[in-house]
Amino acid sequence: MCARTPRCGHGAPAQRKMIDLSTVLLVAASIFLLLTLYIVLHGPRRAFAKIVLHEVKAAIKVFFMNHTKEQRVLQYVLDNATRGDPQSVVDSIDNYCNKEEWAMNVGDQKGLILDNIVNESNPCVLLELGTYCGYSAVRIARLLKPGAHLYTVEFNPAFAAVAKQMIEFAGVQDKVQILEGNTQDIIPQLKKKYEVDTLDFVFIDHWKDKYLEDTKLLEKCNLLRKGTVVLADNVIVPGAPDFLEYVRTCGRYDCTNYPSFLEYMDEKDALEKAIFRG
Ligand SMILES: C[S@@+](CC[C@H](N)C(=O)[O-])C[C@H]1O[C@@H](n2cnc3c(N)ncnc32)[C@H](O)[C@@H]1O
Ligand SMILES: [Mg+2]
Repeated sequence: MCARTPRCGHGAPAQRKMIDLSTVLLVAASIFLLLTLYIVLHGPRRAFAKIVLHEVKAAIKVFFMNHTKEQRVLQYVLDNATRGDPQSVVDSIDNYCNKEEWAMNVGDQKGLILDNIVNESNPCVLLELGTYCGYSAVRIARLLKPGAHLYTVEFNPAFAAVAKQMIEFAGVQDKVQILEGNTQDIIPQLKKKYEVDTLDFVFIDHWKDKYLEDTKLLEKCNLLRKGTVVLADNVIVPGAPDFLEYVRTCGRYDCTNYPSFLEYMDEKDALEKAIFRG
């Protein structure tokens, strides 16, 4: 009698069968996807396929572990970095993403180029489009002179929450302000709501199809001045060809390309620096 009663843990056999079936289907679909991606990995869209592969792996982990990749990155930092030491936060994120899970931070190699350009331009008022976990925000903030301020825009509330904790743990919360929302809504508010006059430095690193639109919006809102440094990440992978063509040909910018590698991968990528002529 006991063998069939729910109290003994053998109840709802139909439901159990359904769960088993959905798990089997999920695992089968994941294996199919992984195999397809493995084949694509040898084709010309290699870098893109690799990123998708990492995201599929991360999604499977969420299913089984109940934590997102971004939460796992944050936890690694909390366990391994030193509170109040932004360099240790940057190093820990790079360690995790090099060894455990790929993530779309600008990363250690392009990060060095970003550092040099921030140092050269000695900015006071900075804007970042695309915060994600706060890696580049912490990276930039650790270089800023006293009184300088970085606004960073993120429309995904879960990412913004992780970034907030990351920035506070790094101890740079006085220098960095996360503006939660869509860049299309936030950029036009910068002058009135956040009392920005003009920007000295803009790091563009959100969705690539928005680079051009948002650059034009920054121009339209008179947020760029003669000498403003606009630095765009991932101009090769995933790529932002319309943005590149615009800044290189419209006559309003002096451009320099900085070849490097895609974050945590052996794939070519680059940063583009476009200095506004005024
Ligand atoms: C590549 S990640 C940013 C990485 C970050 N800059 C770093 O290097 O650590 C791009 C981020 O931009 C955000 N994003 C994309 N389009 C956006 C938009 N229109 N407005 C606000 N955030 C956006 C995404 O949610 C994502 O977190
Ligand atoms: Mg990027």
